[in-house]
Amino acid sequence: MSFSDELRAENSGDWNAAVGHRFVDEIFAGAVDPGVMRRYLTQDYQFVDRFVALLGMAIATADQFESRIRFSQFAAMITSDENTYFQRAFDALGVPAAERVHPVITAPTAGFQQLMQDAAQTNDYASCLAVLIVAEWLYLSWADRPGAALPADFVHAEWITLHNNDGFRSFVTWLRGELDRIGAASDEAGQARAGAFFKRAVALERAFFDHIYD
Ligand SMILES: Cc1ncc(CN)c(N)n1
Repeated sequence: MSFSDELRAENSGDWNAAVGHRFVDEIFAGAVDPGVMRRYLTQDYQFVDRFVALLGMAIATADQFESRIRFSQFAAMITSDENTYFQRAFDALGVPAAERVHPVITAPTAGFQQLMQDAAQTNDYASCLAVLIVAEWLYLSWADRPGAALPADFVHAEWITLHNNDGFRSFVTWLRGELDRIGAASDEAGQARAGAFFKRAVALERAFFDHIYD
């Protein structure tokens, strides 16, 4: 079993709970309550801010130029297509400027911010990768429903297509290969450290979906 598959299997409880979450069924049905969607997107925008900072750390700590190029291209997508999606969705949901920029930060969002800062501060490529891969692989896993119809409202539909398009799929495939390559070259302590970051990230993904319904 590859290192990435092993880590996913070790965390299958939280992983499967997140991928099969009520939010996922509701977004495919176009039936997420607007208040829930608004809470989700305002918190997620704070997640994305720190996520881009962690991408910067992955660019800095990667062991080869080819990897830096991949991450840079992905950062360009997040800061263009994904960022404008957030702005258009906030407009559609009537989210005022203050809530877009400085919402009250919830516990799972704060947990993610801390996790991403901790991973960045290790200066360790495998640890940065472990957090990034959970965020993108887990999202591809819930969004990839071959043949499923898209909901009519762009707020729902585009959040799905941002996470199941061919470019995203190929980035996740590359990320998994990257973690497998770096994991194979790491000693036991290095693998355990990356594994601990992976575990924290999967638990937070589940908590993040859960808490928007509180
Ligand atoms: C909490 C969370 N996890 C993952 C993703 C996917 N980029 C996201 N937008 N938000």
